Amino acid sequence: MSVLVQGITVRFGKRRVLDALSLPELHAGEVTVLAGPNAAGKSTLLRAMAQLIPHQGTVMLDGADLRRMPAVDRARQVGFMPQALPSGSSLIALETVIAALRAGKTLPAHQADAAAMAVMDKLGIAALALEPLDALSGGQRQMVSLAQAIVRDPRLLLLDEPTSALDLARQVRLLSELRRLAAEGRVVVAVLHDLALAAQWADRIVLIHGGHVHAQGRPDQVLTPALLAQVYGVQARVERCSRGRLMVMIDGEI
Ligand SMILES: Nc1ncnc2c1ncn2[C@@H]1O[C@H](COP(=O)(O)OP(=O)(O)OP(=O)(O)O)[C@@H](O)[C@H]1O
Repeated sequence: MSVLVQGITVRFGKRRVLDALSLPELHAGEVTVLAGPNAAGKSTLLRAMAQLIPHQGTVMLDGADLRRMPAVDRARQVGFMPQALPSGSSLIALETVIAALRAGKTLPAHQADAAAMAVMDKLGIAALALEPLDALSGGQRQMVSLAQAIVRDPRLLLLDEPTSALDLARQVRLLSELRRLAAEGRVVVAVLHDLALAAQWADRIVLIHGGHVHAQGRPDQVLTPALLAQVYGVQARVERCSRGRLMVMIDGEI
């Protein structure tokens, strides 16, 4: 399985937010992190890849153009986890996961219930199933949002800052789950601001800056003081700890 993202241009009004942006070919088994400063265009890229906003350019999944795919097929193939779930829902958490499942599959009610419950259980949030979505904490909502994104068993998983509201243990749980989903043959792309997490969990980091790919490669190729200075305007030190892991320390702004 491979995903090819080529020439993505997005305009909001007269403003061009992404300018013919292409990614290296993404392969099953890989976790790719999109990083870069605020307003660089990371969420816009994910939303264009998920075909949620008008754009130019193509996203090909094993040679099939996502734009031309019937919506129900696309819903089966692509899982999208937004930065935040909209509030004002009157549904309980389980119902929102069932609704996400049903967007891609017609299933008898008892099977849909069981499948949604199984995903919530796997993510350690079975106890939240009957809680109103609006009554959950930010981190709990984020885990329910992950359940919604993966319940259809998509081949391409797109996640927008999936760990931003999670405590340390749940960050690890979510990122291990992403690694496992990738290892089972999926392509995983996540926006992360936390470069320590990106260094530890990503196979590849794509640094987006001003609507372009500024640099991309393995974490040790991308997380360099020079590139971090160019993209974020910070003085950074990058060192390896005794266990060989990359550590990024920010000493200040330039
Ligand atoms: N619906 C919209 N209408 C107009 N402008 C938009 C819209 N969505 C995004 N933008 C603009 O596009 C630019 C890129 O936004 P985007 O959300 O993709 O950035 P980002 O890299 O994800 O930022 P952050 O790290 O802050 O989440 C920003 O300048 C933003 O104001």
